[in-house]
Amino acid sequence: MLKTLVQLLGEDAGILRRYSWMAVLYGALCGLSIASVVPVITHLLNNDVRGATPWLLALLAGVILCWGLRRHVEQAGIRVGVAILQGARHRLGDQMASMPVGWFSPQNTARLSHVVTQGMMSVAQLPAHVFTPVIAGVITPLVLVGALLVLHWQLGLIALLALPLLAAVLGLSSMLAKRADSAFQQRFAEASQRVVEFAQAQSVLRAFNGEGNSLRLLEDASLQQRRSGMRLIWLSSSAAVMNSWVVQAVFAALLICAAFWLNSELDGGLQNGDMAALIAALLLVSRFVDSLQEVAGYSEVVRNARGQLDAIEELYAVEPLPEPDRPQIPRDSAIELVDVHFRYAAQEAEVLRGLNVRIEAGSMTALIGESGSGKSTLAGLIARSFDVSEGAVLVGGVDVRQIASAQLAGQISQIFQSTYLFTGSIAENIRLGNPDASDAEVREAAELAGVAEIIARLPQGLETQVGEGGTRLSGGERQRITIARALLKNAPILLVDEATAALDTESQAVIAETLTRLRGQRTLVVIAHQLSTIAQADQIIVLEDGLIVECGAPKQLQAQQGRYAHFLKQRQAAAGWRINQQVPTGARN
Ligand SMILES: Nc1ncnc2c1ncn2[C@@H]1O[C@H](COP(=O)(O)OP(=O)(O)OP(=O)(O)O)[C@@H](O)[C@H]1O
Repeated sequence: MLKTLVQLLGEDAGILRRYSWMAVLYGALCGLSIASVVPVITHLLNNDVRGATPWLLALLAGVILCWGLRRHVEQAGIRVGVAILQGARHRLGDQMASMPVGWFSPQNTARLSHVVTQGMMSVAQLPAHVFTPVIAGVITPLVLVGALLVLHWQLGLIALLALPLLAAVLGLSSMLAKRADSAFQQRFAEASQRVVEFAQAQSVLRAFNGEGNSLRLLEDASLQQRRSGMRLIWLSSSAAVMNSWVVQAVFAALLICAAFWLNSELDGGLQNGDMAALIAALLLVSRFVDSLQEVAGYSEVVRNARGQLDAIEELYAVEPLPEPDRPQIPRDSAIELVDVHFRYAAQEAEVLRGLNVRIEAGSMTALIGESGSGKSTLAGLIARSFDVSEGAVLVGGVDVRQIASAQLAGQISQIFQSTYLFTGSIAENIRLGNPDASDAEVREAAELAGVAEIIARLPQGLETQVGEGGTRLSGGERQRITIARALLKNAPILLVDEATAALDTESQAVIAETLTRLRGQRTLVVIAHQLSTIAQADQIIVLEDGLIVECGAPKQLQAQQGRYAHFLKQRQAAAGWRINQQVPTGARN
């Protein structure tokens, strides 16, 4: 827990250390103040007011000090929370910038967004509202155990043994409740996803009168969530009861021991001093049990906080891809895969299983294959979004792991199906491709990507604000801006995830024009869905279940009458389309 907080606080970690020591000191001072009641009672019951006076003064000073220190501890806790909110997002941003691009799948991004919103807020509230009473609730009883040991060693011993017992029971109940909680969180996320899907699909569902099936999925997910919620309630309440019971059991054990003590004293004739010691011991026991009860009461909150901190810890555990000690410079823009194997996680099956292929510099390669065959994964490995599990990916004859990440990023431009624009103007978004580009170069890239038509309609032209995520533009318009961005970058390798037929046809036309224009000038690797694109390629790679099942020029593959020829027939039949193997005029310029 502390390690994650220290990571979150970075150079501000000193505030947390100071706060922790103050909280420990506060707990100890509370314990000492309570313990000083013992001599006060003992002296007063023996009619020794003079002897009691210094202890009374000490008690008073202790109470005042505790009160003052508590305020400082609270303020320090709030300072830690503020430091977390001010700096941790920035530090998480640094961590994100170092994480492999391949890590940012939709699921991981959703988890990340939960951490930086809800998680961070809960964690920031911990020091002031949870840690102070918990730290004091642990330290105060330790001091009281010491006092009890001095007063009556048997009582002290029982109190001492109660501490590890209570820790074990708290740990066990927290583990049980944590399991139920993670099951509930998972069901909750699933049910939320179903609801969002249901809302998003309303137009389709109504058009096709298909609400029944979707509603059933929604109801199933809600039922699962309800069941896991019931289990969570049952286990959490049982855990709370178990914690409370064990504290009460400790109290009972201490009382029984005190009763035996009283009995033995009665047998020998009860003295005033014994009576005073017994009353003082009972007072210590009651304060000891109160503190334990307070810690037990916070166990649920601490467990929830642990969950949030675990999620943050997971983010910090993601290792950046290693940078080479002696970076090498790629010779050209050729790409080669040498016996490439890849799996997303150690326990998962391989999604690429021994790929060998060479993509010549300046050539155009189309990747085709069924959904899930591994096309995007292959493209991601070329850009080193993640590292291969076995084998090597070479760019310009150099293993991508031996190329400095900035150098490799400079070699590769990418056009994705999903587009993202940053808040700012159209020009600023295009300029991201090359921050040093002149206005004329930005305008030229905009022209080439078909952005000129968009800006002609907008009164502020290139300076028009796109809105957060580009929400003021249509999907096709956003895509063209990202194409302009990629063109402005002017990298020797261009990876393109071509739009499927269902997506914006105008953007597809711009991508097709871009490919035609760049053909022969850049190394083009296209996850191709359009027959016209595939026909332009110098080389086609057919992927099936993580294997290259065919590779060669379009004509050569067509003649083989294999997978590609079959794929062509299917697509032509579906589209009523005849493929023209002639390269379009102007394609090679
Ligand atoms: N982040 C990920 N974590 C785990 N498995 C993944 C991840 N991304 C993809 N996969 C799996 O890897 C396999 C190959 O996926 P990939 O996206 O490369 O295929 P694809 O051919 O590009 O599919 P599509 O055409 O649908 O985009 C699939 O089985 C997919 O489920």
